[in-house]
Amino acid sequence: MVAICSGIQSYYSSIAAAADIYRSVSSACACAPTRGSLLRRSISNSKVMASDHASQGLPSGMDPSMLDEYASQSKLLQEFFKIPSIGKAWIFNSKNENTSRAMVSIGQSDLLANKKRNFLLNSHISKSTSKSVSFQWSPFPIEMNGVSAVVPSPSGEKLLLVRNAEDDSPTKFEIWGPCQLENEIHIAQSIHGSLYTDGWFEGISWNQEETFIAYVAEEPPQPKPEFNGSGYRKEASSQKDCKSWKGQGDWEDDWGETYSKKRIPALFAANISSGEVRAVNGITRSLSVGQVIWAPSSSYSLVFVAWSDDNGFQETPRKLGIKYCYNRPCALYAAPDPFKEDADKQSTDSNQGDTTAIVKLTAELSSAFFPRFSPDGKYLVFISAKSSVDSGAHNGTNSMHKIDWPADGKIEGSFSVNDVVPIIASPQLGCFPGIYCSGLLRFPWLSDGRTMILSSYWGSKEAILSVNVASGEVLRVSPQDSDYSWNVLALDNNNILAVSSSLVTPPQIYYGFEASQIDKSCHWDWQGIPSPFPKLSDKVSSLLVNHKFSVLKIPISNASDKLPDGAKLPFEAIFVSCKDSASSPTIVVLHGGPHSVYPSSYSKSLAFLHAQGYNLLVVNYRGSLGFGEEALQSLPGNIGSQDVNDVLTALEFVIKKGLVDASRVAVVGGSHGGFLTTHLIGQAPETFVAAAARNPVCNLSLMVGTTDIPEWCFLEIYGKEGKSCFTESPSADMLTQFYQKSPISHISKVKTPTLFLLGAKDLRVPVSNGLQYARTLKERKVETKTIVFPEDMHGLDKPRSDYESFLNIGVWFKKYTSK
Ligand SMILES: CC(=O)N[C@@H](C)C(=O)N[C@@H](C)C(=O)O
Repeated sequence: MVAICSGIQSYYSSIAAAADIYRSVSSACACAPTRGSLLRRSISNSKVMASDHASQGLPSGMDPSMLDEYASQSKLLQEFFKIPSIGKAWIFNSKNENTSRAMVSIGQSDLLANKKRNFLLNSHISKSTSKSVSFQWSPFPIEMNGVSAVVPSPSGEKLLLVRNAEDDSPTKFEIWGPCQLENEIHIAQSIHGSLYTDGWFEGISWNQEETFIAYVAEEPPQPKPEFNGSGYRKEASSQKDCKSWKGQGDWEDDWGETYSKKRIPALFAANISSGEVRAVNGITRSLSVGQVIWAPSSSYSLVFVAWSDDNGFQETPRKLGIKYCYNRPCALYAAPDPFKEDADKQSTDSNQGDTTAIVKLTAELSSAFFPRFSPDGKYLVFISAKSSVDSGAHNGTNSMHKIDWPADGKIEGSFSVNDVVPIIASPQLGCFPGIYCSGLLRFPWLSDGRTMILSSYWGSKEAILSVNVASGEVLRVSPQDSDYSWNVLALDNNNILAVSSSLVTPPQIYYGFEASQIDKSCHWDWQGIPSPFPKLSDKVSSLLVNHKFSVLKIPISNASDKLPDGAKLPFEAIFVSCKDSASSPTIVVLHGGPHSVYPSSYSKSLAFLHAQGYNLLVVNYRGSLGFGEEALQSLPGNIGSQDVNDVLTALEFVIKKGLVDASRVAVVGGSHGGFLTTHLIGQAPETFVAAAARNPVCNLSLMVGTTDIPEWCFLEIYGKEGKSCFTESPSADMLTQFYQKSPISHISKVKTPTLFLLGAKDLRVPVSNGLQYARTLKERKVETKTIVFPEDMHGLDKPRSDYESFLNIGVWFKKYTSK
């Protein structure tokens, strides 16, 4: 034992010695060896310690010098993982207008089960005439164990619980009444597989009469070639026959990241009382469907979104990744309800391959999704990402449109589409920046039947908007003077149930009473609702209490005249500062996409890092959502330069204001945020003392041949031309350009200790990208630590992986930002 200890001693002493030398030298002259190189020399000895790790039973790679830090941080992080998150909510009116009932879905990470557990919490709402409201929460939540989807009926008198099977057993529908199970439907896998609950293809919708449910589920398993002792069996059998086996058959494209194990999304309807299930006919397998709703009485009672297989840049018949990708062409279609008599007659036609059964409603638009009928059925309103499809950028500024729905329900083909809210190119400062919508309520309408309430990004914040689909007027409903983010949860007639939070302040539920103003415009008085959740532990509260939080406007440094006005507007950075920020270490946090945004809403992982005593500088560089289309489109073709400079400009902004200690800055980012992180430690090697990257894009010439979105490399490197020059096999010149614009082209200058967090099942930025970069750093004796999560995909969002990722980020940054 002693020997080992002395080894440890000498190890620590060499560290300490090195550090003392460092401290003394660095202050002397600039040419002194950097802190890193001194430490590296000493730490590289750590390899010899590996055997000691094992002998001390320490996990491989565990740095003994940070053991206590690891232990204390792991304990604190558990506190943050216990804080539940608010999911969806529904409000059911009751006969007495002063009362209503609410149902809220709650999520909580379960590290032991490595899954997110979902609960339902109910509340009775009583509203007094004096515009005050009280919520009587039910004493305990009900766990939705094994429940994949919760879908109340429009009247709130029925509740559908969907139980997807994890094996070959049937999918189950439970239809609950107010106090008993009214019906249970078991659907065999030969009819269809699991219902989609991914928030994109997902669609489960009651008809108005609450007698049928239309939904999107995996198509039934497709026939595979079957063989037995005498070879190929011409007539395949559904019966299990122990003497035969199934082959693979032809390989088929899939929708990439997170969808590789899913079968094609198809449309079905179920009769609630008989339990009969029918497929909606006339939809070929080249169309993947989603987001189905019921149309007001018409021969075509189902409206849904569909994406065709040939959605490549050249409309080549090839599925590309669709997760986080709004640039996939899609349209609204209508189809007859398969239970309607005449539908049967028609379907026989369709079996002869005639697809007249379904009608494309939005042929003139390249993108249409989130369809919603106005309460009187006169309008079919929907969101479009045509800016994204037409430009090729994977996300962009949305627009809103409407179709006048024929009163007689007669559908004779595509409709003329009217604009409701256009794409905003360059917003006036502080004015409406356009719609950036990631979802709509099932019933988003105020009682005037013309005003829709939705959540959308407004700069670095999420805001609640009202959109009058008749006039196109857009108003910000959530408080204007707040940098907090606001999200609509549900509507209670014209009152709004919402949730508000900041990056490090957990969500708080609010109830907004509609109050008409003199100028007839609506505004809402917001009342905080006592949270049903347990208070933050004193320890967590004490660590978060002194924070300051503001959204900084960062002016563009020496903007080129060629830039459109919208791209010259200041971009934003969210700054969360500790009590004495100038003497605290700072973490620069970078979102991916790049056409995404890091909003000011609560993030348990960033709250954990801030609680560790770090300032946070979350940079929403140009290209982010929420700032108008011109700013967004200024990035494609300039990645690795404009975005990198925006981050350095934001950091310089807070350094010049004396808000941060420039010698203790770390940087973290995932995917394109990892692209920026590894570019920054290469292009600005003196600026960052530590870095962490989640599935980073480090080498586009490697990514283009391995990712499910190869066109992303073309679009972000070449800009709009990327759409026309995309090819499955880029030329050597193209690969060279991809390499030169990649972080790996600057790797020779990197000396920042870097932590890599990689998902082995990542189809978006396959693990080879980050591993190549990490191995090269190791080869160059730069301090690295790499954790590969074998079961994780691009998002690393399994609870244990998320936990271990941020625990290691916390310890890694503590090690290298400590004075
Ligand atoms: C469109 C897309 O997935 N781009 C990746 C390179 C990326 O950065 N993805 C984001 C959403 C991420 O954070 O993973």
